[in-house]
Amino acid sequence: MRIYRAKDYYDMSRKAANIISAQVIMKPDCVLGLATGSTPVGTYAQLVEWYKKGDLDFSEVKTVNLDEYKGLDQSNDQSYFYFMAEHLFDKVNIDFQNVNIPNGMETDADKECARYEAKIKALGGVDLQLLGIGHNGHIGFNEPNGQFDRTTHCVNLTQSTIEANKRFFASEEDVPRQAYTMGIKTIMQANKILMVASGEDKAEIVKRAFFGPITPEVPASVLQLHNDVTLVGDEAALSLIGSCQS
Ligand SMILES: O=P(O)(O)OC[C@H]1O[C@](O)(CO)[C@@H](O)[C@@H]1O
Repeated sequence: MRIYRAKDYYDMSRKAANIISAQVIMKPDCVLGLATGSTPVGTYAQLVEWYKKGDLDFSEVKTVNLDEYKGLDQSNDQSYFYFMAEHLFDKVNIDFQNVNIPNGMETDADKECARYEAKIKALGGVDLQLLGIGHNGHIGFNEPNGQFDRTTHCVNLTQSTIEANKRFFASEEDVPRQAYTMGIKTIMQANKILMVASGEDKAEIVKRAFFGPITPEVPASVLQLHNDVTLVGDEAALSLIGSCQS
């Protein structure tokens, strides 16, 4: 595992964007696994900036997102499709045919999860998977005490995730209760993993995830078993971790 200590959120975003850029430059038709949440927003902004300068080309890049709320359609401004369009897809030359996000409007969960998993396989798997981390250690929507061997599936969101995400909705009642998410097994099959973490409120969970026991209680702790993980965190998020590479 590599840990890159960034000075602040901006520096974290630039370092993470550099790693993604390197992937796109080395393999222009790579499969990028993308994440939502507030943490990667700066990373996407940096990628957009470099694209606008002519330094990056997304025309052949394929993307697969980690998750999507069940019940929200793409035009809903809280859907993860909408988020990705707003922060990245609408601002770069990506071909929307190459964009993959679980279909939140598919009511048949088994069908949608099988379709999504088959799509990832058909693309040849994920070259680089970007991840954020929830306060309870979730990655994607893989909440604590789930199984490490799950592929894409439908989850009931925990109260803590509903709480954390209600800031984006008019009221807590509006937060969807279910989501489709890549499973831990799907995530672990990515060739490379890049996690971004920012803020003091993530320090404890980052320490537990990367230096605590590997346990379903902290889903992100499974990443200790992956052979190519890079954690890019700002000073605050890494404040409980001692000596780190930079
Ligand atoms: O980056 P944030 O906003 O702290 O979110 C952390 C995690 O929580 C989620 O937003 C889901 O609740 C994930 O998508 C994300 O990885």
